[in-house]
Amino acid sequence: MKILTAAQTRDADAYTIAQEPISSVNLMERAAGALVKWLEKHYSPDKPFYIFCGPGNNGGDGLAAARLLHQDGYDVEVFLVGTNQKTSPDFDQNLQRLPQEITVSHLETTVGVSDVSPLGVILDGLFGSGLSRPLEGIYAEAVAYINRQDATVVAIDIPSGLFADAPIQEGSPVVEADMTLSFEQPKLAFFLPASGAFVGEWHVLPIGLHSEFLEQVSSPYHVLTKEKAQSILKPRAKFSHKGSYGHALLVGGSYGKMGAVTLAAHAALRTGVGLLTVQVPQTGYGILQTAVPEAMALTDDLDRHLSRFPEDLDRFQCLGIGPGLGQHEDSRLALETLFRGQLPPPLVLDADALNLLAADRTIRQHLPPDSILTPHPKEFERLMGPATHDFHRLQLLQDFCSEHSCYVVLKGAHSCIGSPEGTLYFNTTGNPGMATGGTGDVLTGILTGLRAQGYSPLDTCLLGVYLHGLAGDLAAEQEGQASLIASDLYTYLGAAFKKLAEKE
Ligand SMILES: NC(=O)C1=CN([C@@H]2O[C@H](COP(=O)(O)OP(=O)(O)OC[C@H]3O[C@@H](n4cnc5c(N)ncnc54)[C@H](OP(=O)(O)O)[C@@H]3O)[C@@H](O)[C@H]2O)[C@H](O)CC1
Ligand SMILES: [K+]
Repeated sequence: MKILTAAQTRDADAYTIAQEPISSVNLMERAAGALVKWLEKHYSPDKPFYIFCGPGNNGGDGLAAARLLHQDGYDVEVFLVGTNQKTSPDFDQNLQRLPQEITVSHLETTVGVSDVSPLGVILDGLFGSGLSRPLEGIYAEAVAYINRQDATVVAIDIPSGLFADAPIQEGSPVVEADMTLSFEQPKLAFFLPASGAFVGEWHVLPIGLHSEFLEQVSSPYHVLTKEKAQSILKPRAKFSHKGSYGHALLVGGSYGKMGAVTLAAHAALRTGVGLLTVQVPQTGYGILQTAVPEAMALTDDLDRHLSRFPEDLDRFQCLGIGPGLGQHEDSRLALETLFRGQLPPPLVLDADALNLLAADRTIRQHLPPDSILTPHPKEFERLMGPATHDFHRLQLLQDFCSEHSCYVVLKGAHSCIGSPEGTLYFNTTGNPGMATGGTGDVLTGILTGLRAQGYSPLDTCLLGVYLHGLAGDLAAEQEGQASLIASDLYTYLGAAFKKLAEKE
């Protein structure tokens, strides 16, 4: 699913109005209808609604929703905020249509306004995608008032004060929503940490914007949906054998960090790879053979850290490097030799492999094309420099992928996959329980296992990241988020594959 900018959303509106054709106010009615249908499904008529309306079409949506909820027997109260400002024509029409029985207050200040019922629902219709500057005056006051209330806060389209596709200044007033109901497409701001924190849960409401426009419009930003991940998944063939599913090599582990490569090995095996070899320093031999009997082990000449790669790399279809590797100079030299030599098999680079890359700009110039890198935000910063805000970080990600012709998985609440063409995909699976040591090592194993089976680098990232998050969601359902540990992820990977394959 594409993510549109605020300007593209306006164009989608205009195109729909002209081509369907439908009047602007009827399009608003359709949007409000979708909103109310969702609200009535989730909140019973004994919940009072407090609807805060700004001067634009977001406020118009709020007014139309007030009328529809009232018609269906809900108790509704409307607050018109900052009434001196020029209002939009569709706002005006919906204000005229508002039944007289609905209480309407004009708010020029929130001083002296009593609190709403904590059992009620506040609808935030102050501003939507038309926000042009940070909120001040009565709008900032209204936001502070809403944020003080114990009632459930549902934002219409986007929490007021957030820009759909631009950063907000730290400390500027923004509604803290429990739920955001976004029309037709989610906004880019939902996926980024600083702005996404205001959004709460979010849900997309289709409002019938013209499909021709949505198909043709080009956007670098995409949501990684279940349908997309499902379309990538290849079934296993009846007459296949272990040779059909690739041979992966994982290289990692050092004294005190054998767990990382062991987690990655389990995960690679659970993706269905045909064969797995793991190269570890000598200290890791017994650990690996005991913890992961399905894997073959190779050892380095050294006891505590790695200093070389196997010579016959051609027999592997993917090489995953990094979990538990450490940053010893010998390991850095080995990585440099690998990059400067003959083109190695497809690479997945994580953890200390990324730190070694970050520390040495010359090796980075030899990064083989189509490599997959999986930094967390700190590793990302070491590699690509500090970002001034979340949107800048996306730009750095696009620049890095295009400069090095590689794929980067920037890990986070919505992990973001960047491709050399500049396309970005935001993942929708996963939960905060996965913020615990070792989950990144599991991802490296998953990606290495999938890439070895012949998935393209982009498909490997999309399918792997989606499955990793889904395994986390299934694990959290059973174990709870707080108790989730990295090994749960590969334990639930089979269930994740099954769930992904299910047709709804
Ligand atoms: N396709 C859809 O998704 C549909 C969406 N709908 C809803 O429409 C809004 C967008 O409506 P729009 O009128 O463009 O924008 P807003 O409601 O956000 O408000 C714009 C007005 O507010 C003024 N403004 C902007 N920023 C501020 C500010 N910081 N302080 C005060 N006033 C502000 C702006 O004035 P300018 O000075 O910037 O010119 C406008 O007057 C969308 O989010 C949906 O909720 C439709 O209902 C159906 C289709
Ligand atoms: K809003």
